[in-house]
Amino acid sequence: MAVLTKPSLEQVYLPTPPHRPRSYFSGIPVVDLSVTDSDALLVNACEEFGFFKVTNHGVPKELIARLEEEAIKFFSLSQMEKERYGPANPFGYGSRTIGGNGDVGWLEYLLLEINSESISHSSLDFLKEPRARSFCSALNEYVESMRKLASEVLELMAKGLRIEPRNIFSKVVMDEESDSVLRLNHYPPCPLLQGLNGSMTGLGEHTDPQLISVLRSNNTSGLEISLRDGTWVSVLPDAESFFINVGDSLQVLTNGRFRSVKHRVAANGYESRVSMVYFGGPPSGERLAPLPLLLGEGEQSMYREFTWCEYKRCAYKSRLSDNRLQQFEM
Ligand SMILES: C=C1C[C@]23C[C@@]1(O)CC[C@H]2[C@@]12CC[C@H](O)[C@@](C)(C(=O)O1)[C@H]2[C@@H]3C(=O)O
Ligand SMILES: O=C(O)CCC(=O)C(=O)O
Ligand SMILES: [Fe+2]
Repeated sequence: MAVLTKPSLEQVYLPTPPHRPRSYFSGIPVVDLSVTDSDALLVNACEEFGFFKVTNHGVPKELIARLEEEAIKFFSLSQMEKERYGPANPFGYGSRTIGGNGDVGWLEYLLLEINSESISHSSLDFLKEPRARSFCSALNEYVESMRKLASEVLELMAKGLRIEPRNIFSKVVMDEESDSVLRLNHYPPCPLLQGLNGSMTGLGEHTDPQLISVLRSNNTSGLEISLRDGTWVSVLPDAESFFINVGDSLQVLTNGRFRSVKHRVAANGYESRVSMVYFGGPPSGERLAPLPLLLGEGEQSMYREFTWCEYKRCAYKSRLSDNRLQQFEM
């Protein structure tokens, strides 16, 4: 298993809860996609938490395992070799820094751009090399199944909200021009945490910018979400399921009815965490504003209209924990 070389403690030693959660939150909603009336449960989950787990998702186990194996193979290359494919700007290989505005964490990652249904090779030069053939095919198949899963879930959300057309949200991420991203994260075990009661931030608190994020991780803990009252709770990992969260764009489309959930990852002293996240985003020129269909009688729009491109320009100037929607509030 890959371990980061030369840890720089001054940079990443941040006050967060202990690395081994004392307990896991038992209230995470579980949506079984094989059950026909899961839409109401899903809407409740988006309103209350902005976060839920899906089971019976139909994504083949073998495909998930193949991509995870390829990601681990990449992260196991020497640090010097990996650095040839970075720093992430925003795409490529990143290690210990997130974005360009001073955020740091105990992780390394690959941030890959998705171009009309497949991974853009220009987001990571490694993918142009003959040795990356099996990595590319796993990535493309995985992205295809994530698009389908995200679209299915977004259609269930529209059904649960009783709005038509059913593809009102899903068409945004299924668009050929949609600006979606795949992120492969590796949080190496941190030897400096072993036996101590301290902890480190793997990935600091943030909300995701897009409409929907579909996350799969191995069985190592670390993910935490913030509840309505601001309490942070740990999510029990489940490698067989997907965790889905509402992003800022969907919070806007639903006029704040769905919650873009704050989340973060705590580094583990003992085991590697590997996560793979698909972020379903809108096309660059897409106009984002609360859907009139969802505004009740006399209800005011909470956000002014803006384009995804405008949001992104501001987002890339922001820190991870910033509230990126504030500037669009009315
Ligand atoms: C600090 C940053 C990293 C981020 C871009 C940003 O300027 C603010 C949003 C960050 C985030 C969070 C969710 C995803 O992991 C991500 C890929 C995204 O779309 O927005 C990251 C961005 C990143 O790592 O570049
Ligand atoms: O690794 C995880 O579990 C969460 C990752 C995440 O929130 C992100 O990449 O935006
Ligand atoms: Fe996230």
